[in-house]
Amino acid sequence: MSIRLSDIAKHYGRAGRALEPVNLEVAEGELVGLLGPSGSGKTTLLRIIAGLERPDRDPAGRILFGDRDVTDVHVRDRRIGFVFQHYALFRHMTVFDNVAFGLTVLPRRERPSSGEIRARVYRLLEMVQLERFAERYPAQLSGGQQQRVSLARALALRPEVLLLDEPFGALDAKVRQELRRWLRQLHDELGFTSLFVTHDQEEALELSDRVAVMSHGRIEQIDTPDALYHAPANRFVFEFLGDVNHLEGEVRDGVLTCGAARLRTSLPEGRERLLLRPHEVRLAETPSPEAHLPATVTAVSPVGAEVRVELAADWMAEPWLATLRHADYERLGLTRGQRLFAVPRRWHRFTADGRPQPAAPARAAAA
Ligand SMILES: Nc1ncnc2c1ncn2[C@@H]1O[C@H](COP(=O)(O)OP(=O)(O)OP(=O)(O)O)[C@@H](O)[C@H]1O
Repeated sequence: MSIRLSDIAKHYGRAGRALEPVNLEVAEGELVGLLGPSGSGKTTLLRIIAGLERPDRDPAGRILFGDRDVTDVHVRDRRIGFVFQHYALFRHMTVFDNVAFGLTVLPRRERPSSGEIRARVYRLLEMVQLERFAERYPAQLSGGQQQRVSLARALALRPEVLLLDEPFGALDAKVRQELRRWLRQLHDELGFTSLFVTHDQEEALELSDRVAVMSHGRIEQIDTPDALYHAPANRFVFEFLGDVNHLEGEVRDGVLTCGAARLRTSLPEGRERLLLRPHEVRLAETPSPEAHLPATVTAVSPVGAEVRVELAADWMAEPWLATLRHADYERLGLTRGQRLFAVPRRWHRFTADGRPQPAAPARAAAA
């Protein structure tokens, strides 16, 4: 079931606009993440799609599920599955009864036979590998297991649309990772359309076919994770996804100066703000002819595929982060307190109103 929103906006009384008029299309079978800082309107958008919240009447926005206009359809008739962080299970019911609940309260003519309900519930519990726990109560399960029950319960009515609001928010990192895999697997196997809210970049990028990046009630960009990272629509998206280092200064006679930092450049004269990803910063014991960016190592984290190095200097408004290969880290013998030089491999620029300008390799594109 596809989802199509046109001109969906939301005011909360005089508190201002929670959602600017939003247009969004989610294809049938797609898994889309809504990602953005706190207060950007993610939950509001999800609740409007669910039918838990009404959109503004002006503009008169519409919500379509496939060809069906559900704008004025009650939440219970939208045939949606929900998983919310705080959408607790019924504590006095067993796991089995929790998952079966939605089926047992269907009107008689729609309700499957008790044998059928049993088969369906066990099939779902098998999918989330909890069939052994069918007779337990929620309090006897871990947080991650409880969320798997929530997932099974949401899927019991075979919804064509599944909406999830920070579904794994309250769980620790390892369990979150595991549940992401569950969700992706169930999504692919059962072929429903999913929309989920998260403020966790990694979760959104890893799980989603496409991610909608939101800020101030607007969708800044909706794209594949790869496109968002490599072709951000504006400065907000660039800065929101991944770490960014800033070099801001005055360009004169082909040199950008910022305190003790100097970078040769062919940029036009005037104020410039360059943005660099951590992997675009090389570290060296001596400055290059093109770049003189002295810095001190303040922290080193060698855990993972790359080594993360934090740098400080008077000319930096905020500490820089550089990522190095382990071989380079060992060659430089990096330790905290060490003084060295940052050498940009390339950098990015945006116009005053935030549009991207072509990324440029630094003049001394040293390896
Ligand atoms: N019931 C409400 N009454 C008044 N203002 C509200 C209400 N619900 C949300 N808002 C406001 O609407 C804006 C968007 O809120 P929303 O909860 O959609 O953001 P969010 O992106 O989901 O944030 P978070 O990640 O913190 O949950 C915020 O400024 C919020 O304060």
